[in-house]
Amino acid sequence: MLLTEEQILARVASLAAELHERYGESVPVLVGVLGGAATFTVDLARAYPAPAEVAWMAIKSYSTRNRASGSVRLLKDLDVDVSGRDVIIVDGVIDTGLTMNWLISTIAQRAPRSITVCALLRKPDVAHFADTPTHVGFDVSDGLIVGYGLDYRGKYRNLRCAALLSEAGKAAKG
Ligand SMILES: O=P(O)(O)OC[C@H]1O[C@H](OP(=O)(O)OP(=O)(O)O)[C@H](O)[C@@H]1O
Ligand code: HPA
Repeated sequence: MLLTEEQILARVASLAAELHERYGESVPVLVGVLGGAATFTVDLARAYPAPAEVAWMAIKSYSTRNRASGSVRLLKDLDVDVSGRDVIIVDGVIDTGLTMNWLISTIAQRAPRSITVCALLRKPDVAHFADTPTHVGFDVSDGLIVGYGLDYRGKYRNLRCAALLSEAGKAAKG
C-alpha cells in the first residue's frame, strides 16, 4: 500500500483548490489522458469548486528508461477547441516525462491561452517542464504503481488505493 483512498481524495481536493486559485473566474478545460488518468480526472473535476470543462485524449506511449528513445501515438484526439482556453493536462503519473512532454507540445500547437500540468504522482528523475506550471499530488519513489486508474498490463486499475506492485503481483494471473 502506497496511498490510501482517503489520502488520495484529500490531496485531490487540495489540488482542485490550488488550481482554482490559479484560474479564478476563468473556466478551465481539464484534459484527461486516457486510460490511466480517467479516475483522477473525474475526481479532480468533481472536487473543482467552480465551473470547469472536461475533455479527453487517448494516447499510447512507448516510453523507455532510455530517455533518448520512446514515442507517443494519438489514439483519440480532443473533441473541443482549446484555442484561447486555459488548459489543465491531467495525468495519473509522470514517469519518464515523455508522455507529458508530447502532450504539452501537441496542445501548445492549438493556441490555448495557457497550459498547466496536473499529475497525481511524479517519479523521481523526471525533467521539469520549463515554462509549464506543474501541480503534483505526490512525489513518489521508483517502482511500478497500480490502482486509482493505473494499471499493470490492464490489471489493478479498479483498486481504490494506490499500491506499489510486487514481483508476485507482476506474476499473478487473472
Ligand atoms: O512519463 P511516461 O514515462 O511517459 O509515463 C507516463 C504515462 O504512462 C502511463 O500511461 P500508459 O502508457 O501506461 O497507458 P494507460 O494510460 O492506458 O495506462 C501513464 O498514465 C502516463 O500517461
Ligand atoms: O508506475 C506506473 N504505473 C502505471 N503505469 C505507468 N506508466 C509509467 N509509470 C507507471
